Amino acid sequence: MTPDAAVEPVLAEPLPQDEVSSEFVVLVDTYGGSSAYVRSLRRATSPPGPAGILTTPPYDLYLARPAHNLWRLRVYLRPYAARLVALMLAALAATGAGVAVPLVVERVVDGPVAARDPMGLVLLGGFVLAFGLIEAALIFIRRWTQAASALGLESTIRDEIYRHVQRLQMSFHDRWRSGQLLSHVTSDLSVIRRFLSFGLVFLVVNALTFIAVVALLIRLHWPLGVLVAVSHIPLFLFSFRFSRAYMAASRRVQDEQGDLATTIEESTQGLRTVKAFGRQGLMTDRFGRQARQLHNSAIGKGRLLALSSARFDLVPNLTLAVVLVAGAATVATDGMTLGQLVAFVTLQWMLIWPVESLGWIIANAQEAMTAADRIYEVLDTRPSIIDRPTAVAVANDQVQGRLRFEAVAFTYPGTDTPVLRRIDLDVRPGETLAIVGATGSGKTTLISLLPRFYEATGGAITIDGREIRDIQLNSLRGLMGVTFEDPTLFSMSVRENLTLGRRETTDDEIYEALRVAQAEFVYELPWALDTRIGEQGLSLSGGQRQRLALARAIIGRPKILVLDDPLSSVDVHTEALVEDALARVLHGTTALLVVHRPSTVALADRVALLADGEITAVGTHSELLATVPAYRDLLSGWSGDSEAAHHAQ
Ligand SMILES: Nc1ncnc2c1ncn2[C@@H]1O[C@H](COP(=O)(O)OP(=O)(O)OP(=O)(O)O)[C@@H](O)[C@H]1O
Repeated sequence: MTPDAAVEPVLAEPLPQDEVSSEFVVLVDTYGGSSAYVRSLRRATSPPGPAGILTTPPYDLYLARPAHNLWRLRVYLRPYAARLVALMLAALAATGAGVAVPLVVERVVDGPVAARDPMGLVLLGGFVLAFGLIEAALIFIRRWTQAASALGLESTIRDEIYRHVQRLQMSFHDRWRSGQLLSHVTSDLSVIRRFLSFGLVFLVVNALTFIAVVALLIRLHWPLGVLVAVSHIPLFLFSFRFSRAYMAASRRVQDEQGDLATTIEESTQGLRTVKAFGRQGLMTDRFGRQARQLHNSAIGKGRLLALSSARFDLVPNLTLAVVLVAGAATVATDGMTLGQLVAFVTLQWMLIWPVESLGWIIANAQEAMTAADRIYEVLDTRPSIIDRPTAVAVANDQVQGRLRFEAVAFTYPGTDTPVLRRIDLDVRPGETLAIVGATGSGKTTLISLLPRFYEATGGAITIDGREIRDIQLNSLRGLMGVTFEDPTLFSMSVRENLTLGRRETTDDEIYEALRVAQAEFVYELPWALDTRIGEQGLSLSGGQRQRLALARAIIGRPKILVLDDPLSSVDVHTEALVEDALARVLHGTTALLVVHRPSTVALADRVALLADGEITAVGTHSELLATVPAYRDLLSGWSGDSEAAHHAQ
């Protein structure tokens, strides 16, 4: 399902313009929150949008409940609550020590300096030094505690996202692009860590510093103090406007970072295809376009920040200049002492950083809010394929292996057309059933329902009469060995790829599985089973990868085998050898076998013909050949050139 396809039903319904921002949030939720959908919605509607439908880019509407998801992250702060309180106290005490210095300076200037008393000067100088040292020690404690808590928090959330994504159903992964997920667990989390470790602390400390300093200024000389306070009001008003614009800009940049990560990942994975078709230029252009887009968005965001920083910088400095002139005049007319003026100016100096940093803190907070939104788009997706409370664990040796599909139907989430309709199949224990059908007829989808990668939307699938939904998911998947059309290997050793963490697997079992799959070549690799194979097994040939994946599926002799075209990349000679050995394995195993060539059909006891999502015939290979013209046509289409064409797809 493409993102644009997902947007169609939304566009069919006019949205009242006055509800646009809340509708936008609903749209995000409805489509799993993937930013890809948000952008395709944007592309599809702007400009020109059909009348009455969103015509403004949704990024500009990114306003509803901005801090809600950031606030929800507080649960992760709980384990660090004591440290955070200590951290805040240290930060406030450090600020208190800092604020005390100008007050001591006032005493120094009006006392020992005015009276030319050297001893008093030394004593007060000692106080200033002591306050300075205390402030430095407290700052050290704060920074140290801050870093430890924030890093701990970041790794807790990262673990949670990773675990959650592992539990989510395939349909989630169909929708979400891996680059977006990658950027969630890297850049989004760093943004949140930066906010929680610096932004939040400075927000609280700076706000309290501002209030304390303004109160002291008013106490020192109220007319000038009030002038300073009032001069900051426009800045606070401006900060609200800035924060709205900055939030939309930062969400756009974060999404585009995810898109770029996806492009890099896809082009690295598909490097062979890109090179084979000589499409490096195309991919470079695509990357360049996205990188430029990200660059422009980031520059736009930077410009917003620069503009706001300039204003936040200008106002305190202008006010300082006014205070210096007005203060000097007041001292001249004995309205205040010289010590008071020095203390006033020093205190006011202390306001520059809190005000100046306000723009940066707001920016940081906005980025953290949008990052939290993106993180909750993943965390809020509930796993839909889960154990029923009554589900039981079933061991391999308790299972006979009778498989039944009873009126099974399936429609992919987010689509309207059923891919499978009224599927009735009965596979006896130990029997091998081949699923045969034209490309796109639903074969892979059909076998994906058995390990519950997707949930059947109608009917029931049973193993030995027990519905698969009544078997605990781990135990269900433990009953079966599965291979996919595209064999996935990980950048681990051959042994780890074969056992995938199952400690009980013995070397003999591994040898046996490798022998059946005709994958003994691994013993000739430099470190045999301990040889680390490159990312996705790219250091191996397609046929070698496929044979390893087959060996992985049959290791430990599962009761049920689900094999999706297990020999498509294997040469004819090896295919015959694998088939011979596989025939012996299949003898005692119930198997569903998707096949694409006549020779593999011979492995099956019976064949089910799938056409447009429906089983149109079931029987032995020779029965179907004799009685079903569509089967004959399909098989004859597979031989010769057309077969080669099929595999080249
Ligand atoms: N994740 C998905 N979301 C939506 N539709 C899908 C998805 N995967 C497959 N489809 C659609 O379901 C239909 C059946 O696909 P499936 O992969 O099961 O066919 P197949 O018979 O295995 O094809 P092939 O022989 O080419 O592997 C196709 O029309 C395909 O476009």
